[in-house]
Amino acid sequence: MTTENGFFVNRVAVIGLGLIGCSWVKGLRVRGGVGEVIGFDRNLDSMELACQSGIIDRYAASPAAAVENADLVIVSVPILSIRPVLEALAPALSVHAVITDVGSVKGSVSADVKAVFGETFGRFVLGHPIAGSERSGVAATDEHLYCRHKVIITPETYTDPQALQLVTQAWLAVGAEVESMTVNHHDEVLAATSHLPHLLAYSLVDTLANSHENKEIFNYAAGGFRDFTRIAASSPEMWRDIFTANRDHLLATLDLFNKDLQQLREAIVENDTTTLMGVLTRAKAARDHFSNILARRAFVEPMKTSSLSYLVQPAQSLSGTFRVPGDKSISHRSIMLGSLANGVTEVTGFLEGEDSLATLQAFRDMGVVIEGPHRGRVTIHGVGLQGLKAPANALYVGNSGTSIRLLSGLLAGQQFDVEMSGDESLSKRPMGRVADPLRLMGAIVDTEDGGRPPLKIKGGHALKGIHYHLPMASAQVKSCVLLAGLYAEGQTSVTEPAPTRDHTERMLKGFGYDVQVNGSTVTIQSGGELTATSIDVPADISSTAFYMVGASIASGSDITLQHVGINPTRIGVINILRAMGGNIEVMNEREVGGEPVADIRVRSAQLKGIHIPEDQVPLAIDEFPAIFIAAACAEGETVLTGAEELRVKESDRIQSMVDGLNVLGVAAKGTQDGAIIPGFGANGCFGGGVIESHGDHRIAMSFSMASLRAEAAIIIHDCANVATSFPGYVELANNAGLQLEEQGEARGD
Ligand SMILES: O=C(O)C1=C[C@@H](OP(=O)(O)O)[C@@H](O)[C@H](O)C1
Ligand SMILES: C=C(OP(=O)(O)O)C(=O)O
Repeated sequence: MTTENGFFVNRVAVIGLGLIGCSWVKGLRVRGGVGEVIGFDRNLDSMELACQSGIIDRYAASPAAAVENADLVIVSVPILSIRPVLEALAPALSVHAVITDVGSVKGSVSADVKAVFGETFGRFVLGHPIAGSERSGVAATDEHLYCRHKVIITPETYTDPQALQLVTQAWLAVGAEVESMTVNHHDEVLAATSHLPHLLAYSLVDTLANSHENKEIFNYAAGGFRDFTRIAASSPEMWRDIFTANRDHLLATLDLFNKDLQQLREAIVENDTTTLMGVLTRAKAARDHFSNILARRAFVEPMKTSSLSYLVQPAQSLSGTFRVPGDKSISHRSIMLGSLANGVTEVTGFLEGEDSLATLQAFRDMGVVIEGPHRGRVTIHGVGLQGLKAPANALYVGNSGTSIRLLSGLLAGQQFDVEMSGDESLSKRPMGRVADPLRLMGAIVDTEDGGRPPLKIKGGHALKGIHYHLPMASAQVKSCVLLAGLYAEGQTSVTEPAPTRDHTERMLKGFGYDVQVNGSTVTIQSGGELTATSIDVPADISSTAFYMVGASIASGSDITLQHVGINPTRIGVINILRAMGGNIEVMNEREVGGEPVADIRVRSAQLKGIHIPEDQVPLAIDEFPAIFIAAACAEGETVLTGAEELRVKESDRIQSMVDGLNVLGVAAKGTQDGAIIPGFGANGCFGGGVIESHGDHRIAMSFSMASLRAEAAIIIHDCANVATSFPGYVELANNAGLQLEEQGEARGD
């Protein structure tokens, strides 16, 4: 008999019959992975109980007697007892026996092994299962303890590969996930993630228990005390040993903690609520962000990012009055400019999507205190143009092209080095377009091959103003250069080949910064300051595009989209749908914080194919996936040209849309800079089928709208990234009339 992974070992000796060792051998036994288990513990009761409970077959009178003829020896005793145990069992160890331990500190065990067995003993494999519990002893034995838990193995250069293999397999056999790292790295990481928290928990309980009436603490201790101090119920001997054995690493992390705690104390003394909020909001964000990862450290979850699909059944029509989430472009810029301003900026309507949250986190990482978001409300305590601090780590901006490109401009002007990285999709997108002008300004910017992220920007290099002719119509590149211009000597100007969204220019002005716009050229001069302001972010016209198309193609539809930003550089989708015969009414036009806003009513209409005017392309650049769906439902052919930029978005949007339309029975063809889409007209419809969104939010949402004209179900794969720009999409879409069901797991569930 062997375990599922084909593991079998004839005889195992387990020295120390506690939770950890017993659970491992019991796990092996119940899975058929071991012939005989011999145990030893200095406590006779434990040995008898282990025998009675079928954890071991028999027990021995000494460690030496236990390990005789054993193939695998598991040493599971408190860290400081390891050396005497090794000394006791060494003479009886057979020449082929492999020996391993389960201690929480590896440096001290490594030294013990050297002292007892010599400098390069290869048959000892250092291991550490991350699966403790404050319960201990034989009675707590659990054969499932290690299922989907991590075990860290810290092999030495001279560790025998076969010994390593045996121990690894023995862990895999009980369902563990095995990871490998160096002894030193292990001890450093564990000092921070486990040893320090235990030390603090013990210390807090001790302090409080000594300074107050015991009774009072335990009567009134609320959840916080209970949660924080749960781990102080662990075994004192074990933790005494761990703290002693990992002394140096523990002291280093304790000193760091002490320093930060002192600063927090200072903030309380000084009534410095901004610093307090800084610590609290940063910590909360980090805890929220990492809670899944933290959970996954111990419980290895299957990867979730690409496992979310949409199953969309044919639906009839869209109706209702609603407001889609806040504008993504404005949300990004509100954080950036608010952070660089002097004073406190209040934002409402902020998009709580992953892209704009990535920007928010990046500024928190650079020391800006940002409260929220809470129901779209964000308070930014600006630090001024020179007030950013070096982040401790690389900035991670996920899926967001806008974050990395705009940030690269303003980071080129800082005194510190920064690295920015993103997810798989962002890592394929071109950054040469921002690196090139920044280098002309004197910045030192490194990219990966082909100008891809990560981007590394060197600080402390004086920038000089340039005049830049954009080689492509891109608001991100324009904004990058203008933001670098805030820090460049003299004047910086950008001339664009066609109008693109002008939120950066408008918002800089809103923050009191002088920006000159002259035809297609924007000019900025360094030396000014940004002054905090209030920002009301309108609903994102790019997110309304799916609904505008859905309502246009589905007969009987009538929807009103509220408070939509209708900046003239963003309304290409309205112009194009109208040119195709769409019934779109723009109502209640008003201006909110420098941006035009309106309510938009859309009713169904029979669309007709057109050649989309090229001047509309940059004004509808994110809306083409939705427009492709409209084109397929039109009477006649739609031709798109001049849109090669679509090939370098979150996916190659021309290819993704053409492939998907082909699956649904529409013979669309891609061209180098656009597509030709035959429309099926009034009497036609989409077939059903399985669509690959390639992790691109706009592809996923666009194909969900195709269900309004489909004769069978559409399945769309890889939809988790809808959360980057449109949190709550599914609920809103279903309320409006779609029949969309999520399948699989969303990120963060
Ligand atoms: O500046 C911005 O906020 C954006 C500009 C556009 O990108 P390009 O500048 O690459 O066209 C757009 O696609 C993106 O969603 C947001
Ligand atoms: C292209 C987009 O965004 P970004 O470039 O910020 O990733 C988009 O949202 O469609």
